Formats: sequence, structure tokens, C-alpha cells
Amino acid sequence: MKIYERASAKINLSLDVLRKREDGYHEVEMIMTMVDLADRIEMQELPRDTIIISSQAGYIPLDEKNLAFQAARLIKDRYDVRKGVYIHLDKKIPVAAGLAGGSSDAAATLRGLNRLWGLGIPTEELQVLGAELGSDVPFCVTGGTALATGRGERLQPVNNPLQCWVILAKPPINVSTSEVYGKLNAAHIRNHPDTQSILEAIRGKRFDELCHRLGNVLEEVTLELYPQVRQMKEVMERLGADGVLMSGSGPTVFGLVSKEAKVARIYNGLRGFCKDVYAVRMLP
Ligand SMILES: C[C@@](CO)(OP(=O)(O)O)[C@H](O)COP(=O)(O)OP(=O)(O)OC[C@H]1O[C@@H](n2ccc(N)nc2=O)[C@H](O)[C@@H]1O
Ligand SMILES: Nc1ncnc2c1ncn2[C@@H]1O[C@H](COP(=O)(O)OP(=O)(O)O)[C@@H](O)[C@H]1O
Repeated sequence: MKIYERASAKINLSLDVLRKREDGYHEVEMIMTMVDLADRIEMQELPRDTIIISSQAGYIPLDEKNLAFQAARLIKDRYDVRKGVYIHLDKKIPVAAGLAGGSSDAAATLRGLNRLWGLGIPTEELQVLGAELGSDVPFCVTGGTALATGRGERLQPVNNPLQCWVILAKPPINVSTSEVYGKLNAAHIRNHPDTQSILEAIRGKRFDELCHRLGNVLEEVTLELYPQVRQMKEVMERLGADGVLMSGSGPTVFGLVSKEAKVARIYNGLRGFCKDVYAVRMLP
């Protein structure tokens, strides 16, 4: 049998860091939402007890470093599944971009193998498993819009009636999440986003208010390390996006746009600066 799962990209509408914890992680407060840019994952049972990963993307690991491999191994070990699986990752989400491509592949693998092998694992349990693979994986298991706390694994769903365009532009650099968190001085953050007001703007469908309040404290680090990301924000603002922010640890910058008539102009303007540009919708 062969099954398919979509692994969507996420953006962070806000990202606040409250403190550094003793375990090395940071206590965060983030509002995350999915957009309709997705990897397509094919999973097929194998007669031998083995995990094989392939992908058309030449720049991701295909061995045990791949997050989809780790997800498959975890579910096999934890539920004592003595079966094999072939997993093909049709990558569309740019890698190491702040869009959680690897985390979403891992989450989709957990959902898919739960179906393929008829394991009946409840969603909350898949999220607990996902947290062992990465802080963003539990959110990616369900998607939607959520407030994430803890190190990102504690989730509260948020009702999000907003529908808008999201323009993504990834400067041609790779950013390491652990380096960015490592360089953040959590005790001296200059501008904390007002998470509660952002949540109220989303729930109240106040798009302009949301755009005005977008905030990500990791910009303090990434924009200093990589001036290209600051430039990308400036270009997107100049082209007329309604709200502009870096996603996650970067380097992808996203612009929220309410009017479809503006999307093509912003998209075409950005293509003059950068190859990786996408015009997508925020997923309900
Ligand atoms: C910054 C964010 C925002 O959504 O996303 P990305 O930029 O990666 O997409 C996440 O917090 C990233 O989540 P994820 O990529 O799953 O991180 P993990 O694999 O758990 O951790 C990678 C490294 O980041 C640091 N880390 C991660 C999460 C956290 N709350 N505090 C941390 O300090 C740790 O140094 C850890 O070793
Ligand atoms: N299935 C996968 N897709 C993309 N990257 C992966 C995958 N598995 C492991 N990785 C590795 O994970 C790292 C982070 O990738 P990704 O999840 O795309 O970025 P981010 O955490 O910034 O959103 C990269 O260095 C990449 O090599």
C-alpha cells in the first residue's frame, strides 16, 4: 500500500523569548500558522524491516540525519513495528529557512505511518512523540494556528478567521537555529512583541492591527549576522506589503498582503533580488 501526506510550511506571526532555561532551550511564546507551501510525502510499505529515504532535493541528508527517517524509526521502536517503509520526500519548502520544512516532514511521517500501519495513535500522543524530534514538530502534527509555549511544544489552538496572502522570500543563505538562539541575550531583549494583543487582533479579524504588531525577537540576532535579511525586509516594505517579519530564526522574510491586486507587483519586484520567492495563502 502507498499513502501520501502534505507537510506544510509554517510562519511565526510572533516569536518572543521569555528566558533561557537550565536545559539549554529557551522558554518561548510564539504564534504559529501554516501556509499553503508544502512538501509531498509518499510512504510505501517494504517487505524488509528497513527505512529508506529518497528525495528529488539534492541538499538534504537521506540517512538517519533526516527528520523523516528519525520519525519513522521512533514510531517503529516505540510501537514495536517490525515492518519496513520507503519514504519519498518531494521537497518544495526551502531548507534551513525558518519555515520548519524538516519538522513538518517529520510530523507528516508520524501521521502517515500511523495510518499506513493502522496503529491508532491519538493525535496528542503523536505530538508527544514529535517533541522528541524537535520543538516545532508537535505544532506541525496538527497545523492550523496556535500559541506555542514551553520550548514550542505546548500548544493552544487559536481561532484564525483571517485570510490573506503571504509572500515568502528566502535570501540565499543558510541560518542555524541553534547559532541564533545561542547568540541571543535573553535578559536584554529590546523589543518584546505583545503576544496577547496579537492574539486579539487575529481572533477579532483586525488585519491592520496584526500587521502593525508582528514581532520576532530573533531578528535582533539574525539581522545583525546577515544584513541581506534586513535588506529583504526593507525591499518588501518598500514594495508595499502590509506587514513584514522574519520567520523563526530566518532567513526567510514574509509579507502579509490583504489585496490580491498587490500580490503580483510585490512578487515580481522581489524576484529581481532573490530566486526563492513564493506567493501563497495563509491556511485556515
Ligand atoms: C526558531 C523556531 C521558531 O519556530 O523555528 P525555525 O527557525 O527552526 O524554523 C523554533 O523555535 C526552532 O524549532 P526547531 O527547529 O524544532 O528546534 P530544535 O530542533 O528543537 O532545536 C534546535 C536548537 O535550537 C535551540 N532552541 C530551540 C528551541 C527553543 N525553544 N530554544 C532553543 O534554544 C537549541 O539550541 C536547540 O538545540
Ligand atoms: N526532511 C528534511 N527536510 C529538510 N531539512 C532536513 C530534513 N531532515 C533533516 N533536515 C536538516 O534539518 C536542518 C533544518 O532544516 P529545516 O527544517 O528545513 O529548517 P528550519 O528549522 O530553519 O525551519 C537542515 O540543516 C537540514 O539539513
